[in-house]
This record gives sequence, C-alpha cells and structure tokens, in this order.
Amino acid sequence: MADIVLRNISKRFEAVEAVRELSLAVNDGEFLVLLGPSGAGKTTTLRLITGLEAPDAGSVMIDGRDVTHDPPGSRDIAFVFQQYSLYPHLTVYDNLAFPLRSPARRVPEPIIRKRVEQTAELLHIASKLNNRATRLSGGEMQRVAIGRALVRDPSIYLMDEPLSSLDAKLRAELRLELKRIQLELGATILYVTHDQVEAMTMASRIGVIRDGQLLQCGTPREIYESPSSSYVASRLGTPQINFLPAHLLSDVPVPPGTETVGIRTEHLQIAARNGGRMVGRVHRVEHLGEQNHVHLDYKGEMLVTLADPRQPLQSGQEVELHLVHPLCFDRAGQRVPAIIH
Ligand SMILES: Nc1ncnc2c1ncn2[C@@H]1O[C@H](COP(=O)(O)OP(=O)(O)OP(=O)(O)O)[C@@H](O)[C@H]1O
Repeated sequence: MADIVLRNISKRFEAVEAVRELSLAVNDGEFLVLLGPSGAGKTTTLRLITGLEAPDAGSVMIDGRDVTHDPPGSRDIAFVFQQYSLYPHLTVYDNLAFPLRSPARRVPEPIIRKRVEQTAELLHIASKLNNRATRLSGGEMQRVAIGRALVRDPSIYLMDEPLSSLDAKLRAELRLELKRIQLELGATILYVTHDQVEAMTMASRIGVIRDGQLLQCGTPREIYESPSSSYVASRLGTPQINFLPAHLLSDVPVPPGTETVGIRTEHLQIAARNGGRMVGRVHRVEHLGEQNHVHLDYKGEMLVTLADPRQPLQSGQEVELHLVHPLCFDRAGQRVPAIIH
C-alpha cells in the first residue's frame, strides 16, 4: 500500500478556482473522507491525484515519489466512480476480469480466475459471477464496480461518491462492507462524499472542504466535538447544530469575542419552568419513535433539540432552556476557545 501527499495544489477552470492551495496527507492504510457540498472541488482533487487533470501549482506525491507530471497510467491508482461503469454485455466474471486482461498486464488466466473469485467472495457476489451485468440489482452492480477496482490490487483507491446512486438500505449495507474490506486489505482509500453519515461511519479522518479549500482535517470525533469554524460545525450532526446570536443569551458566560453560539442537541436541555432566566416556547414536537425532535422558539429564533418521548411537552408550552458547554464562534465564524473554569 502507499500514502498520498498533496502540497499546495491549485487548479483553476477559467473563472472558477476549483482547488485552492490544498495540502493534505493520506497515510498508508488510512480511510480518509473528503466531505463537502456540490462544487467544493472534491472530484477535481481526485482527478489531480490520478493525473486526469494537471495542477496549476503544487505537487502530488505518492509513496514518497513526486508524480505531479507522470501520466495517469503509471500511478497505480484505482478510481471508483459515482455511476457503475460496467460493460453490460459481459458477465460479472468478465467485468471483474477486464482490468487484469489488458495487454499491458498479461496476467495468466489461472491467476485472473483466482483474483476474480477472491474479490467476488469479499463483495458477496460469488453466486452472481455468471450473470450478465444488466441482470443485477443496483447494489450488486455497484459491488461489481467496486470489485473492478479491488481486483487490480492497486496501491491506492480513490472513490467518488460510489454509494450515492443507491437506496438508503443498500448504502448502509455497502458502507459497512467497504469499511470491512478496507480493514481486511489494509487499503489506503481517499473517498469523497457530501453525506455526513458516510463520513462519520467510515472515515479514519475527515477532511472538510469548501470552495476548493480544506477547512479542517481530523478524526470524526475531533471534527464533531471541536470544529474550527461554524461552517465545519454545521456539516456534522443531525438535527443540524443551532446558531444563536450571543447577545440573546441570559446568564450563560461566553468567552470574549463570541458573536454566535453553536448549540447541538446535547448542549441544550429543556425542563419545566423553575425560576431559570432562559425561557423558550415549544413550537412543535415531532415524534420519531425512540426520540422526539422539539422545535423551540427562543426570542424569535428557532432551536431544535431532542427530547425523551416520555417527557410531556405540548405546543405553546413555556420551558426552561439550559445550555451545557455550547460552541462559541467569533464574527468571522471562527471558533473561540471556551473558558476553562
Ligand atoms: N472541466 C471543467 N471545466 C470547467 N469547470 C469545471 C470543470 N471541472 C470542474 N469544474 C468546476 O470546478 C468546481 C469544482 O468542481 P468539482 O467537480 O471538483 O466539485 P465537487 O465537490 O466534486 O462537486 P460534486 O459533489 O457536485 O461532484 C465547480 O465549480 C465546477 O463547476
């Protein structure tokens, strides 16, 4: 396996700065997820690593070697795309064998058979090897597409939203499988997505990207608990983090320079009125089975939190709000460190 190091890479398409001075290291055997909205520069970053695009500035290193100006074919990278790119007229077996049969590789057929069978086992599609690619479910097709990358045993895998075309159940299944396969193979994977659940469940580290810039990189826990900015904080967590202007708070000490307070559900507790000064009104309660989403009106701002379904709450009811270690941000949206008591 191998590592990837990007040093200050930039790429512009006419007026659009798709990637801006981005530096990132993906360690050997790591599952790094780049998380960002549409147009953030995720696909461009992957294409720069494969050599399908050349950077305007900066360098790409793979396993300690500068490959910035090397042709794509020499980089030993497998790329899995969003849409399964299978050959419909071929069987699953032949689709999987295809990358190994290229004249440049000259892999002997018995070795091809072994690799294809092993890969099919790993992806739980061994019983489908003789099916035509068109006679598979969406999830099976995407497994074959992933298998076509695995079968080559490259040093690095780049995956561009490979699960986004699948329904929620299959996505959840394949998330687990991809993580299992990555651990089993010790593979180095750079995976891009705009789905926070994929990032949280699969990543060793998450890199949050916006407008071509890497804003923060850390373990899922670091990014969730210690976001560097309000934007990063808003990328993770369901329901989404609440933001409240700091001047609306009563009796809650915040560090100097705080303009906005970020309140995740675990930072906000609600209780029956008992003399506390922060009072909100229940606007709506959504019943989600084991939890309730409670929408609250506080001084004209809407806050959403979770509550135990056994807690009796009615629309229109006034409740006390208790904030527990919320996140503080300055005027520019950058994190202000909390006061340590
Ligand atoms: N070949 C190109 N020519 C012109 N502009 C491009 C080209 N490729 C990408 N862009 C622009 O660069 C920006 C980043 O695009 P990119 O595809 O990398 O984003 P992304 O984060 O992968 O988005 P998505 O999640 O929608 O795939 C976008 O504004 C896009 O329109």
